[in-house]
Amino acid sequence: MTKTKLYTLALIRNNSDVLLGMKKRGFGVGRWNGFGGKVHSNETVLEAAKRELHEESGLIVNELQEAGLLKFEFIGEPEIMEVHVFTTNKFEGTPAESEEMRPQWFPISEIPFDDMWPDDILWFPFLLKGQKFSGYFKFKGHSEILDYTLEPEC
Ligand SMILES: CCc1c(NC)nc(N)nc1N1CCCCC1
Repeated sequence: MTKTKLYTLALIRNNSDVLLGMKKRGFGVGRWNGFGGKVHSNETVLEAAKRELHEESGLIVNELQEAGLLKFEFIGEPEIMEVHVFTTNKFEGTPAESEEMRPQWFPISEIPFDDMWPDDILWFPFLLKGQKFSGYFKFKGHSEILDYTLEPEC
């Protein structure tokens, strides 16, 4: 029986910019991504999303909008990663570098997909249009998508 593990991912918008962080260590090191991580057993997914965003970027958010749901299988690994994706353009504070992440604002037209997880270029258009999405990606290693499904969810 495959085990599912819950994660969060928050993408912060500011007019035509999106905030990404360069992962400085650990899983996904060297790639730009939104802010997120594991959901602890004593918190909701939403609480985890706010906590991870603050830990990794210094930003405080009161509300996050559900943007989508992504599930990831990595060949040879028993765990399915279930990533709850959030977005908002309402935040307090200025992005600050953490031990995990170096934040940087990117114009929507200059999102560095070549230096992000390979699934991102596929679901970002839904996020940017405010269209909720649901996807499943089967990875071989950390850079090859063997197959995937991705659809808008109302
Ligand atoms: C590894 C799963 C993943 C992924 N695809 C593979 N793509 C993006 N953008 N983020 C991911 N997470 C976000 C939550 C924290 C772990 C990394």
